[in-house]
Amino acid sequence: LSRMKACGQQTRVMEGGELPGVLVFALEGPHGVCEAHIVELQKHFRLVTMTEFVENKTQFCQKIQAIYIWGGKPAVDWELLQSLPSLKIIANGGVGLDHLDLPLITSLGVTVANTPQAVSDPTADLGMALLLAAARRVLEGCRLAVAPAAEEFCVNWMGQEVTRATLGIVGMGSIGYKIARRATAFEMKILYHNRTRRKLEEEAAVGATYCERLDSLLQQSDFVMLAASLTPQTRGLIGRRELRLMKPTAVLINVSRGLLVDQDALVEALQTGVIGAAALDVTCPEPLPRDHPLLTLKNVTLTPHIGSATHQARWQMMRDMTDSILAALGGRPIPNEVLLP
Ligand SMILES: O=CC(=O)O
Repeated sequence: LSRMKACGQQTRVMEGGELPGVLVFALEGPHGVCEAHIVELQKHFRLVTMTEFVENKTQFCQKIQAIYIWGGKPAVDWELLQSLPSLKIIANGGVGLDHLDLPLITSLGVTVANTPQAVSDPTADLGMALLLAAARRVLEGCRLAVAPAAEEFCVNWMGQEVTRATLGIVGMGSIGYKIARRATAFEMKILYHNRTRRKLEEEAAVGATYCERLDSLLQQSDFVMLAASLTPQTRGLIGRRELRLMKPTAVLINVSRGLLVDQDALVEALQTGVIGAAALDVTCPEPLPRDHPLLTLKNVTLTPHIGSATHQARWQMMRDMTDSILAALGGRPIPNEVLLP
């Protein structure tokens, strides 16, 4: 925002007199947004929370020009879209867009923007954290350390070595590629599967080998990292058959979306030793019901969808969303506009 003020963009947007109305889900959502963000946003917009909107639809619906959404909730559905005739842009906090009906939204002349740069580093960091935690059984070790049960400290309590192991990355977009860069520091052998092969120089920079066949990646990898977006093609990508192709010691890590995996098949594979362990930042649903088997299995490491949950990333996400909205309402090119393929 200071950048924008420096180039006078704020003034341009505010010139029209009344501030544009922006419908804000995020401020009420579970992910929360800090006070400083609200203050910054209010310099540019009349913020209307979802609760205010629902209570005073007639007052606001003609005026709302932009929507902030966060965590994919609540749904931007037909009912909401058709109640907002002045809507110009939907700014989505995060990179995944599986919760938005892009063809419908764009057919209404509404632009969608997301925040890919802000989330890719922290999500890649988390992917490595989960990989390391599962490999070295950090959660179990932590439980032992705080409540030492001497008999469990036996010589057989061992994890797996990460250094020089084979990492298979499924989905080599910006997050997958950043994971590969981190993995080079562990001297890992890197395989990847992607819709399209990356440029040869990009492969060479991280020493990654392209696997055109997912099966081949699954068979060779000690760690399988899911970093692909959720699309009709990737939904259920890892099912019973794919799990059976993996090594019995393999670890499945998911930082993408729970629906990439057939979760019942995963539970069965973890219970019966078809694979060694799983480390999941995403599940289906989120959170899991309290009696779900994934919550009790020792070989499962779970985090609650926190890929972008760093102070730095959250600041950047809000800033990117604000930049996109200001650009859209000011008639300028939108920095993170999502284009239909
Ligand atoms: O889930 C997080 C994101 O889509 O960035």
